[in-house]
Amino acid sequence: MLFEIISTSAAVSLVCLSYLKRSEMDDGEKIKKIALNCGLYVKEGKEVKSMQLLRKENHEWGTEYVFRFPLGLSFSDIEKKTDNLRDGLNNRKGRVDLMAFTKINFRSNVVSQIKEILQKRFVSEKDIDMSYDGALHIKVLDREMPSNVDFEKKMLGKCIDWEIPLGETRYGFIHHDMERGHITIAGATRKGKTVLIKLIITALINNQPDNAKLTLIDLKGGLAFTRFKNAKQVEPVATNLDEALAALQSVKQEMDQVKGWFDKNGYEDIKEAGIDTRHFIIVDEAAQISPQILTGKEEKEKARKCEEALSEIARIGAGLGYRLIYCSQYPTADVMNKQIKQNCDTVITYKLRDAVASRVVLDESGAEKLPLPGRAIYKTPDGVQQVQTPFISNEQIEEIISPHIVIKSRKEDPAFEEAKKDGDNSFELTPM
Ligand SMILES: Nc1ncnc2c1ncn2[C@@H]1O[C@H](COP(=O)(O)OP(=O)(O)OP(=O)(O)O)[C@@H](O)[C@H]1O
Repeated sequence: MLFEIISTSAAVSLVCLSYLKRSEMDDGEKIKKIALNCGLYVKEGKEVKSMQLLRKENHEWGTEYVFRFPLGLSFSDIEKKTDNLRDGLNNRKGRVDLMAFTKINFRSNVVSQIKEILQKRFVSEKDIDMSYDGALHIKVLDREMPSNVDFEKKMLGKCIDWEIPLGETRYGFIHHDMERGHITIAGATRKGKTVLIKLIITALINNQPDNAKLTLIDLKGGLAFTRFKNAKQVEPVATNLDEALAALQSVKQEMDQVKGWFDKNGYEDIKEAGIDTRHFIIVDEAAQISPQILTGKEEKEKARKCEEALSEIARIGAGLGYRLIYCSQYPTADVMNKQIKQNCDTVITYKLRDAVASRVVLDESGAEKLPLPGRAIYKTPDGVQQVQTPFISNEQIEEIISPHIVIKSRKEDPAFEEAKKDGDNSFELTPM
């Protein structure tokens, strides 16, 4: 009796499964239909020629369809219809979770479980990525984006050289190579900017303890960077305009010396010079050192000098081993200095206030629609994609950086003074 129930139920499940598989229109067919409906065809006499599917490949992230399109159409004609294609692929009542059939418990009421699965259709948003190499490649990405990614220490172990863990995309987990150059990070308040900066600093300290050098500028009270200030890789943490100016001028001076040395020795860049050190200059809130935003003659002048140094770092620093990470929650044209922006190849932006801010940062709208904290748009010269960046807690940061904490030789550092009084000479001196 029990055997009969199980075998009948299993048969029912299999029939449902195969019916549902057949009844769902394949995305390749859908793309062809959408293309026809939105005018992506040419007429030759009475004949209508549209896109022709050459092949289809399944991947972990979804499916890639390769099409030939008729003479007379161009890739840019098709790119203009990206929204039609994306919306068309997502235009359905919802899919049945086919995997749920494999989880049916045959010891309880099978029919009601099947009913429940059929009722519980879910709508997962698909994205598409198109490219052309003589044939049209349309990647339909249906891997769900996670709404949260918790940082795990093993992520650092998977980074090579100057990579940092950036997070989950539709294609899988990705890293960002800090050797790519300067970065702009933007995002409205409480969307994840500071968490990402702290993740970057932690990864650099952990993975490149002998080669990373960091200048941190945080005029929002300096609290976000406090826990890093005694890490041996961290040079100053500037918390007011004067300190920011002193720090930036010191970087500029050092950079000029490096440049002079490169010129003298005929080195083209830091790689050719065989130097492993990289110096990261991180500005947490660019608006606070912007001469266009600050008022008061003296403050404006200091901010102007800060901006001058930052522009110089952005312009010539990359080849000399200097990497700027320029962040703002108010990305207006005033704050996002043109020269700095033009020299930042990489943009990472969290949700922004509106499409205007998105255009300032990304040169296109979209960041205003990002859904969650930690969800960002990642733009490099290779393309644009969404990423869910890992959330790292302060406890995790402290555990990772604690082996790198030293007592610094700052006169104002009470710990240093105490250590001196006690005759403790084990503290490490760091150049300031
Ligand atoms: N990657 C993330 N994943 C999930 N939640 C996050 C992530 N990053 C930040 N959050 C949530 O958002 C809160 C604010 O993050 P964060 O401090 O980075 O904001 P912010 O964008 O730097 O804001 P502000 O500019 O005001 O300092 C965090 O306390 C956390 O709750």
